[in-house]
Amino acid sequence: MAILQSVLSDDRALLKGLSLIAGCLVLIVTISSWVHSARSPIIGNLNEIPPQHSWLKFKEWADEYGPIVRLRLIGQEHVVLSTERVANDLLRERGTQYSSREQTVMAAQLLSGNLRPLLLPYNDLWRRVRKLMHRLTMPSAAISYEPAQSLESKRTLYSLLRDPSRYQEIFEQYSGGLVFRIGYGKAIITGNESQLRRILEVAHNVERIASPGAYLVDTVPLLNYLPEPLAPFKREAKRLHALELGLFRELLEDTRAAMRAGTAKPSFAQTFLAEQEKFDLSNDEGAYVLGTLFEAGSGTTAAAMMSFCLAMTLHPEWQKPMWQELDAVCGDRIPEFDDIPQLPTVRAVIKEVLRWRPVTAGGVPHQLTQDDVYDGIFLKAGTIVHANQWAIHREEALYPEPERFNPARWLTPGYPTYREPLTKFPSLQNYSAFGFGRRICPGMNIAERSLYILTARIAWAFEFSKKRGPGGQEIDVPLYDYVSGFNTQPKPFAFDLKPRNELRKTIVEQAWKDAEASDPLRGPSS
Ligand code: HEM
Repeated sequence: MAILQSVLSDDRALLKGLSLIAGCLVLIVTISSWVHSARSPIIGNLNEIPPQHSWLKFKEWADEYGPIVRLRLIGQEHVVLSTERVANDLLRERGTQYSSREQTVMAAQLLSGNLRPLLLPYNDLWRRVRKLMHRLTMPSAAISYEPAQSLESKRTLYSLLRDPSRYQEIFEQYSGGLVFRIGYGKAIITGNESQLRRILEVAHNVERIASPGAYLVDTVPLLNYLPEPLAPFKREAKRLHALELGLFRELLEDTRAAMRAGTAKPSFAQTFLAEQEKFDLSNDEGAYVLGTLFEAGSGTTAAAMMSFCLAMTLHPEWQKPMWQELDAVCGDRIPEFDDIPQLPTVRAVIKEVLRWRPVTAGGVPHQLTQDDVYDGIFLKAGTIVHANQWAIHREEALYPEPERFNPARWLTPGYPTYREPLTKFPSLQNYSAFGFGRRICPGMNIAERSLYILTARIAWAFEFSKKRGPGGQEIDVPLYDYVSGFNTQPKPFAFDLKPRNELRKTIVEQAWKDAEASDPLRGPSS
């Protein structure tokens, strides 16, 4: 997900595009671009923003100029927030003003037909949509998905046992397969199922189209008035909108047909259809909610698990405390959801992974809908507001030695982030890694369970170590070599993953065999 997170990163490409038609744009675009802190004079310009991982530069500016940095890029005001306090003061406490999204022509309007919940403005439709999302993801609903998470995590362990070098694909199947299962009541067995392939393509399209600078019309909305024959982007958007709407409808109609036949399995889609009137949503509005839950929920969880592998490869010393905890609580049986309250070290490790390598590092931008003044700073309606998680998670006062991967900060009294009781804390509830205020990730309750159970089971079953080269020397793993897409995940890296002992290996094999045999969705799937 996080499809808007690197909103500023492609501005150079965008400027190149602009230069092609500079003559007419002079009238439309504010060429001046400036960056300044709340009260300081101009300190930089567009060329200083790196084309990738812009959050690193914004963190430097925050260190120099403070937690609120304003920019004007191609005539658009942006503000970058770099502490949890200011992010909460604005995005949460002033939620009525700070909860919209920028209405980009290509992604929000043409591709999504103003229906994609992640991109909706703060309006009545978004409120109704959020109500449905809450119904599907609130804690009491999230608990009911635990059997699916348990099954899919057993499949993941088994796949890792067989070929850990496929870890990226395996984690993608875990998170995608899980959301497909609970979203549509369908199992993903091979990963090549046609509807899965198509929904992944839809997710890929939205990421590409929402990328800043991908379409000139998003910088020059007047181009949207061109007739279709002169505007190839309109034809493309029309085709892709039809494609995604067709798929989302088909998935919903499959569930409706199964309900009529009495064969429907519990799923988001089934709940929506059974209670549709309560939510006052049309079929298409509901179909887009389900589609967005898939888009937003699949890549994010996988990215977090890849960063977990990186953390364990670079900091294998954190395995021993997890092993001690897991062996004391579970012994030689596979960890279950009921064990989670007794596993604070496991929870601390995954929480620290999300702090150290946040999935949506630059934040998912909100848009301010009314003029505002904060701490003496005037913020204009329309400003795009970025809660820069990379900087927020590195605030020295809250996270001493922020660059250090240190789960102890959640477990040991004396650290500012320590909280008791350890049966409850650390927890991922309302964690800044999931965003802020009214747009906070609605999938948080599901994501936290997916992450806890898989982390616990992997740590219980396996040992990570650095891979060795032909001469026996350890292969170096870079500290930060991440893809530049919307979800920040580490580029492929080498590590070894071995079962901790023969018994655990056998238990993993047997656990998957049993889970597969008792899978309620066994049978052909589309
Ligand atoms: C590690 C896993 C995840 C992370 C780190 C994550 C993070 C985020 C963040 C940062 C936002 C934006 C919040 C904001 O605007 O302030 C968001 C929004 C969203 N997330 Fe997640 N997410 C995760 C998993 C999930 C899952 C599993 C689902 C669904 C089952 C989901 C569904 C959504 C949706 C629908 C939105 C859009 C909400 C809106 O715009 O109103 N996410 N997520």
